This record gives sequence, C-alpha cells and structure tokens, in this order.
Amino acid sequence: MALLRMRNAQGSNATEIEKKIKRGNALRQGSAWRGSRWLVALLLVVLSVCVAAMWLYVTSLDSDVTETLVRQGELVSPQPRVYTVQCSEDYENYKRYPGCTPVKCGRAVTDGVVTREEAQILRRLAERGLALAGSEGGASILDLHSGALSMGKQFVNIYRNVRGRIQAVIAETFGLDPTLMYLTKPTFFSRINSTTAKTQHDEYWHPHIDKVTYGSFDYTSLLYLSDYGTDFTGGRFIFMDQNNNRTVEPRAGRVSFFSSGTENLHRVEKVTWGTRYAITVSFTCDPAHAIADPAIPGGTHG
Ligand SMILES: O=C(O)CCC(=O)C(=O)O
Ligand SMILES: [Fe+2]
Repeated sequence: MALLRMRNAQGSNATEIEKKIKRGNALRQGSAWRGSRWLVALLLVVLSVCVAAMWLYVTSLDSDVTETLVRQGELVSPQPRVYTVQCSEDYENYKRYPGCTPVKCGRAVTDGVVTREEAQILRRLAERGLALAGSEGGASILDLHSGALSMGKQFVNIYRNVRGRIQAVIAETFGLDPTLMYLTKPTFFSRINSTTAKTQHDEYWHPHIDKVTYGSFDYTSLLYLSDYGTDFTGGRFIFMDQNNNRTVEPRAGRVSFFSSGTENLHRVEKVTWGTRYAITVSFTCDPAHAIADPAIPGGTHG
C-alpha cells in the first residue's frame, strides 16, 4: 500500500516535471519566435532604408536643383516675375533689329496671361492631335502648322489670341516693339511621359541653347498645359547657370519666357511619372524667318 502511494507520488511528480518541461519549451519557443519577429522587423527596416537611399540617389542623379524660381503652387499674377541676366554675345553674330534684338536679357514667369480654362482647352486639343501622331519613345511633338489642320478652327482661334498676349508680355518685359517680333519655327505642342527613349528625338532632357539649336529664335516662350506634381513628376524646367541651377515648376496656364541665347542655357528634367503637356511658342526679330499663324485652309476668319 505504502509502495503504491509512493509510486503514485512519484507518478504525479513525473507529470509535474513533464508539465514544467513542456511549459519551459513553450516559453522558449515563444521567445524564440518573438526574437525572430524582431529580427524580421529589423531586416525590413534596414531594407526600406536601403531602398529609400537608393531611390534618393537615383533621383538625385537628375535633380541637381539648387534654387526654385517659381513653384507649381504659387500664382504669379498680374505682374510677371522677372529675372534679368546679362546678354550673351550670341546676338552679335546676327543682324541687329533695333526694337527687337535682345539688349535686355533674362527670364520671366507669369500666370496672369493665359487662364487655366484656356490651358485646359488647349490641352484637350493637344491630347487629340497627339493621339494621331505620337512617338513611342516618351517625347512627342506636334508642329502647330501641320497640326493645326487636324485640330480645327477652335484651336486656330485660341492659339492666335494666346500667342498675341504672350507676344505683348514679352515685349513689355524686355522693352520691345511687339510689331517687330515675329512668330518663328518650330512652334509646337509637346507631350512627354516616362517611357524609355527610342530614338535621339525622344531625348528631350539634354542641356541646350535655343538660339544655337533653332537658329532663328530670339525669344522663347513656353505655355504649360499641365501641373507639376499632380499630372506628372520630374519634368521641371531648369536654367543651368554657372554656379546654380534654377528651376521653374510647370503649372497649367503658366507662361515662362526668356531671351534665347547662351545666357539661358537650359534643360528639362526627365519625367518620372505621368504626362506633361506644353506649347513652345518662339519669336524672331528677323522678318526673313517669320511664319504666319496657323490657319485653316480656305481662309476661315474669326
Ligand atoms: O518644355 C519645356 O519646358 C522646354 C522645352 C524646350 O526647351 C524647347 O522646346 O526648346
Ligand atoms: Fe529649349
């Protein structure tokens, strides 16, 4: 009997010990799992930091931006914001046209010349026109003279009106006689997205000087039809000065204009997301390089 009690006692001791061992194992397993959870979390944090650092590095390759002249969210109106720079010697290699050839050089931005509604109408027309004639490599242009035919009378009328106002603000800013400024080639709609460039024509991001690239330009203007940050990212306009890069953030209805010589070396930052629409409207002082406003064949007026 005593032996039986002793065995029972030993048996219950054994189950107690077994239970303790199991509890110990469970606790160890739990803390091991908790330990590895922390490790996984730590790894995730490290991985995210690495990805973020890499992303910052990759984007910084194309954004050596040091100063923003005008932000997308600002409204520069009614007066343009003007930055004067010294004229380059480029204009000395060309015949001078007093009252037009740049004497005062610089760059300016205004949101008070073209309304956002007008920009929206022009953008819809650009979307339609470019849908017919787009490149597959991220950058497409639609020359306004050939393009005007497919875009119809509404476009021709708005365009003529808008370009007159742009011409007037350029003349006022640089002290010119607007009647001595002429529209010149090329004058075009551009559409840029982040698709990889297929040909050299798609490589819109290279630094350039409009007077060198296009010859006849004396004043360049850009009318933006979409918003930086909402419609697209990247795609800021960058003036590349000797010790500084100065950017303009596109905004629908914003007009940016500048004298076209070496004093305004510039580039467009690569578009990283979305689609960017703009119109380049260019002026010359040389009547030999003048082109007429786009027109509907048959001479529709109004
Ligand atoms: O679209 C822009 O902001 C600039 C385009 C440009 O540089 C050009 O057409 O020469
Ligand atoms: Fe340009």
